[in-house]
Amino acid sequence: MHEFQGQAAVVAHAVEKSFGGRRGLPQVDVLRGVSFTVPTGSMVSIVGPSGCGKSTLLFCLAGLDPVTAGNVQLLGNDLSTLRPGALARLYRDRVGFVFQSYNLVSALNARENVVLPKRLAGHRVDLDHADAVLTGLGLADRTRTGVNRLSNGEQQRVALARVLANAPELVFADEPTGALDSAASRLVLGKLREHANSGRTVVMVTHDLDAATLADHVLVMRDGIVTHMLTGASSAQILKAMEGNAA
Ligand SMILES: Nc1ncnc2c1ncn2[C@@H]1O[C@H](COP(=O)(O)OP(=O)(O)OP(=O)(O)O)[C@@H](O)[C@H]1O
Repeated sequence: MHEFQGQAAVVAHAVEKSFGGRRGLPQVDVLRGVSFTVPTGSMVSIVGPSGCGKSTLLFCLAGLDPVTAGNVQLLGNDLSTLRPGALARLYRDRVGFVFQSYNLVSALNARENVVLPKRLAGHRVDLDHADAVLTGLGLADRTRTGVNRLSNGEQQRVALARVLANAPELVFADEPTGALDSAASRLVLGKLREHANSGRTVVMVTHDLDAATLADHVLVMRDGIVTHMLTGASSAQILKAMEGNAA
C-alpha cells in the first residue's frame, strides 16, 4: 500500500516526527509512521483535518525539519546524510517551498522579491521574466508595489511567483490558496498544475477539496498517519475517505 508507480521525486519511509519530550516538556507524536512515494512529474495533494500533521509532514519531506525516525529521500538525496550546504544548493537550484506565511521581504517590491533568490545567489536577474510570472498570477499592476502594501492574497501570489520564477524540479506548497478568492485560487492552481504538466513535481497541502482534486494523487491523513492514497479522486471520494476517518 501507499506506493505509486514511476520514478520518485520524494520517498518517505516510516517517517515519524515528535516534538517536546525534553526538559520536562510533554512529548507530542505528530507523525506516526508515514510511507509513500511521489513520482516525478506528478502533483500530489495532502489533505486531512486541522492538526493531523499536514504541514509537519511537508516540512519533513522538504528537509526543513528533521524527522525523529524513518527516512526521506529528496530528488535522490538521503536527507539524513545530506550536509546543510548541499540542502541549500538543492533549494537554490532544484527545489522551491511556498510557505503558508509567505516569508517575503517587506522592504522590497513584488518583482524584487521574485528575483531575490537569484540576486542572493549572485546570478543574473531578469526583471521582465519576474513581471511575466507575476502577471500570470494576476498581479500585472502590482509588480512595482512594496509587498507591505499588498493584500494577503496578493502577497501569497508573490510568494508563489518567487518559487515558480526559478522553475524548480520540485515545488512544495503549504496552503497556497489559503488567502485567495476563487478566481485567484483558480489562477494559482492552474499554474501549479501547469508546473506538474511540464514534467516537474508539486506537493501541496490544502484544506480545499476541489483544489485537491487537481492533483494526480491525494494523500488523506488522520492523526499523523496516511490512511488513504487516492488517484484521480473526485472531491466526493476525498470527502468520503475523510468522513470514514472521522467515523
Ligand atoms: N514546533 C512544534 N512544537 C510542538 N507541537 C507542534 C509543533 N509544530 C506542530 N506541532 C503540533 O503538531 C500538530 C500538527 O500540526 P500541523 O501544523 O502539522 O497540522 P496541520 O494538519 O498542518 O494543521 P492545519 O490544517 O491546522 O494547518 C499540532 O497538534 C501542532 O500543535
